[in-house]
Amino acid sequence: MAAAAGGLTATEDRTTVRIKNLVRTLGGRRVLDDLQLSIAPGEFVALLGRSGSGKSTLLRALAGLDHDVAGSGELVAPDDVSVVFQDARLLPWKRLLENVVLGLPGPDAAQQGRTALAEVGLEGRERAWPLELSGGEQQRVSLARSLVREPQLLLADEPFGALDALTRIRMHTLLRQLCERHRPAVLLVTHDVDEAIALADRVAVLDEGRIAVDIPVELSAPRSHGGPEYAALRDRLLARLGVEATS
Ligand SMILES: Nc1ncnc2c1ncn2[C@@H]1O[C@H](COP(=O)(O)OP(=O)(O)OP(=O)(O)O)[C@@H](O)[C@H]1O
Repeated sequence: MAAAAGGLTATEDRTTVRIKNLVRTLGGRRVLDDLQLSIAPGEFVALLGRSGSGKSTLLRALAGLDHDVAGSGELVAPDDVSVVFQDARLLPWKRLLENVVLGLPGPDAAQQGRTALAEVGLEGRERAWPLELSGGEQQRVSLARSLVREPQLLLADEPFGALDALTRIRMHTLLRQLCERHRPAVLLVTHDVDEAIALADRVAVLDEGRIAVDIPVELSAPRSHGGPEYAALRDRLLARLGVEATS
């Protein structure tokens, strides 16, 4: 693990992510204000928050992409982090397998890439070009590219936000399976309360620069929309997001 920000020394413990008292000021506003958050190895945390509440700012800091975040509090995150964005960001001039293994060291990289593509349901498509794929298939490649690196931490910034509802449900199932197999710690940013509840072990809401609520999801699988416990959790999260529940 590496201390990515702040002057405090990281102590070895069982957390993959540990953030204490993190402050990030942007445009004269404290976007992250004394933020605390921990994620255990293999734990899946979903992060909700209104537009502009600082979710992407937090992800950038965790990904090591924000070089100005240093100097406040403590931010401990692993060096091996993979990030999945809303758009798959594949290189259109490289075939799928090349996209997946780009920069991956070792003589077994190609085989690992083929296995990863098979895991996301794209066996036999190794030599296809990204532009031959649907949006959902491109996101599958993006997941394969992330997980073939066996990261300790997977950051996902609205990865399914651009997909249609049915594809999104399929991607939920796939992501859950992949995470159960590879066991990275996950921080998933989403605007979709149902997606958060469907996937996460804990759902946190970012508000006023802090984690306003952090709730374990203790519903048994499959987490159907019908049950009273589901509805209660959904209403609680929506209320914290300032949305009145309609059902
Ligand atoms: N480089 C910057 N300079 C000034 N302000 C910025 C900068 N980057 C982000 N902000 C502001 O910081 C706040 C948080 O932005 P951020 O993108 O983290 O929010 P978000 O919760 O991810 O929003 P959304 O859900 O709409 O994607 C916003 O008010 C944004 O305008």
